[in-house]
Amino acid sequence: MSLLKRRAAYGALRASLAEGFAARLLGSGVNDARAFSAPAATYKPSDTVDVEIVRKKGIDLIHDPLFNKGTGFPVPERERLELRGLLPKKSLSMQAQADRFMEDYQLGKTYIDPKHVSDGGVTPDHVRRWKVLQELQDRNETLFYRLLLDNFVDMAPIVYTPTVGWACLNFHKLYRRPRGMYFDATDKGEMASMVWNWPANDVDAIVVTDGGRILGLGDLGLNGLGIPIGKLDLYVAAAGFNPGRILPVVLDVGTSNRVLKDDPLYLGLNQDRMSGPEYFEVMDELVKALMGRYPDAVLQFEDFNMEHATPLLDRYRHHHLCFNDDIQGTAATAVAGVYGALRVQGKSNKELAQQRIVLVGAGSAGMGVARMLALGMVKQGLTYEEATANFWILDADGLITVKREKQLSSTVEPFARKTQADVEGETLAATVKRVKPTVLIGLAGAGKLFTEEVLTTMGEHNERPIIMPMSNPTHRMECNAMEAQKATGGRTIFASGSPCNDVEYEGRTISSSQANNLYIFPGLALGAHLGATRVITDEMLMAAAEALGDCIPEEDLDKDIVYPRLKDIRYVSMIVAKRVMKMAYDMGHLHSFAAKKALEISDEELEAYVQEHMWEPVYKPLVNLPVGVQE
Ligand SMILES: NC(=O)C1=CN([C@@H]2O[C@H](COP(=O)(O)OP(=O)(O)OC[C@H]3O[C@@H](n4cnc5c(N)ncnc54)[C@H](OP(=O)(O)O)[C@@H]3O)[C@@H](O)[C@H]2O)C=CC1
Ligand SMILES: CC(=O)C(=O)O
Ligand SMILES: [Mg+2]
Repeated sequence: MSLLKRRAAYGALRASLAEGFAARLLGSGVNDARAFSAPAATYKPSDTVDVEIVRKKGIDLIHDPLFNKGTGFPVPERERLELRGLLPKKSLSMQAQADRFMEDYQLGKTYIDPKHVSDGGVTPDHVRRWKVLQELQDRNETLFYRLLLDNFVDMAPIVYTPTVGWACLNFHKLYRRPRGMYFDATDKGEMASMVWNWPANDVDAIVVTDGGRILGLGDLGLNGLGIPIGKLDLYVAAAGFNPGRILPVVLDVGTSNRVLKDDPLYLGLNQDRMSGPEYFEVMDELVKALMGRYPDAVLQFEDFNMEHATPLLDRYRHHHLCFNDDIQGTAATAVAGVYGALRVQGKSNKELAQQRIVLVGAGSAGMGVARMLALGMVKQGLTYEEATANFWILDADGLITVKREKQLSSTVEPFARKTQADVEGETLAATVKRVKPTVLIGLAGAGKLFTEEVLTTMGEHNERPIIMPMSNPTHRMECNAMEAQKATGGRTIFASGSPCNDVEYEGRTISSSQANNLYIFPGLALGAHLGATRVITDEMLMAAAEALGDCIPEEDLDKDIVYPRLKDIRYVSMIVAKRVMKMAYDMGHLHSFAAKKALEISDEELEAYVQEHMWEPVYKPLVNLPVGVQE
């Protein structure tokens, strides 16, 4: 036996004896009293295996290229080396890892669907940029965030929608280095201990998904983790959260996605998606584990399917500082956009109450938006019932009325049409013709629902139609900017979920805005975190929406722009955070003493307080040197 192997064997023996001793001291019951008095194990060279001695554990081990095995760590090593939760559960053989790598090496595959490229979706160049940015993030987060912040307009579509949608679809093929935490249904009973494998002692923001409905791409199971990662990139860049204090999380409860389940490289559980009481038990355990270790963190729920999104929000919102971005962040975003569009038309917020709104997609996002717009109308003087009468909501079965045979959810029910209910199931084109809406919103994730006929009708009945195809990513949007402008003679006030370029139409440039919750969730979470608000109320969301609308400069309104410029995202997030804190204060929810003090001094003081707490991507001294030497 070589000297090296002998040393390794001896090291392993010593380690296992030490472990046994530690276990006895801790009273774990692993070793009983006899083990104490038993003679030490005899050293038998023939029994030894070729063990590498590694002193690192957890994330330090994963980040050490000499010892890291990525998805190749076997289960016992994961247990002993504190890796649980830091990697997807499935162990891959070295051969499988090599095959995955060779596919990239030899073929340089981009896994792009050419159909989507032609419609302004993800291109090979997006993919190249995504990979380059990913590598930088793994090497140097400060520089990564410096660049993301300084080039937000250019890079947000790479780390976020639409490219993040592509990254999620292909997460299992692209998987290189873990980021965030991985829990699954088989971890039941162990989540509270697993969460301690996360290296940070303090976490300010957690984004969790179960991959149930990722953008408009459906159930992507464990692959959905790409979304919490992308959202938290924006927490840092857009709102100045500290990148060392954020935590992306996926809870894998299986998937209904057959393509993924059949793919040998898929890293998630190969079982059908869980539902019912069993699902809530697992989710409860995860939430308790996360909030148990990080009780002050803001918890954002992201991209849950319709069956779970609202029930989960209702279940936790009164106990933890949490919100559902798709329901609440999107709602505040849409309200701000409609207010912005009214201002473009020279109207005040008051006129919200006069709008006729057709909304396609009666899911989490759609119903969150409808409810918040209705609450906005209530603020302008209507009763809630009067407000709901201004909406026509459609799902895959057409217009929803009280005559719908299927049981309606509690979020949809108040919006089911009561008058003219004989048109139950009416098509979008027919509803738009009949109702002559002033505002058309799409949140169905089903692609081109705003056909030429629908758009032309919007143009016929409105001097300035407000058209918001808010679904993501690009190829799931209800229409693009050019289609809307062409069909309406360039008169549309346009805002889409994923970015659309401005349109050149009949010799003039027509602006496109982006109606995406990225304008709300970073600032909302920042305000809630800095103010230690403990809850996020409807009033705080409405304050966020109004703050967002107020950030649009007058000269941009003149150019039909209905959201602030993305280059100003840090300023926007600061203003949103400030207004959220002020509303929390008014409602008795501002529990941070320092924030309260700043707020009571002046608006400027509160602004300064928020700004001071926003992390800046600059190199900070890591050793104490005399002043001037660092430079
Ligand atoms: N811009 C933004 O900031 C945001 C955009 N979104 C986008 O909104 C979309 C929906 O998200 P979410 O509400 O969470 O999803 P859900 O799955 O909860 O809801 C989808 C809804 O769309 C309906 N729908 C599906 N196909 C059609 C169709 N062909 N015609 C009419 N309605 C249809 C569904 O009806 P049925 O139940 O009958 O199938 C359901 O009511 C996604 O694309 C997502 O990316 C979400 C959040 C934020
Ligand atoms: C933007 C977003 O949250 C979504 O499309 O789901
Ligand atoms: Mg979402």
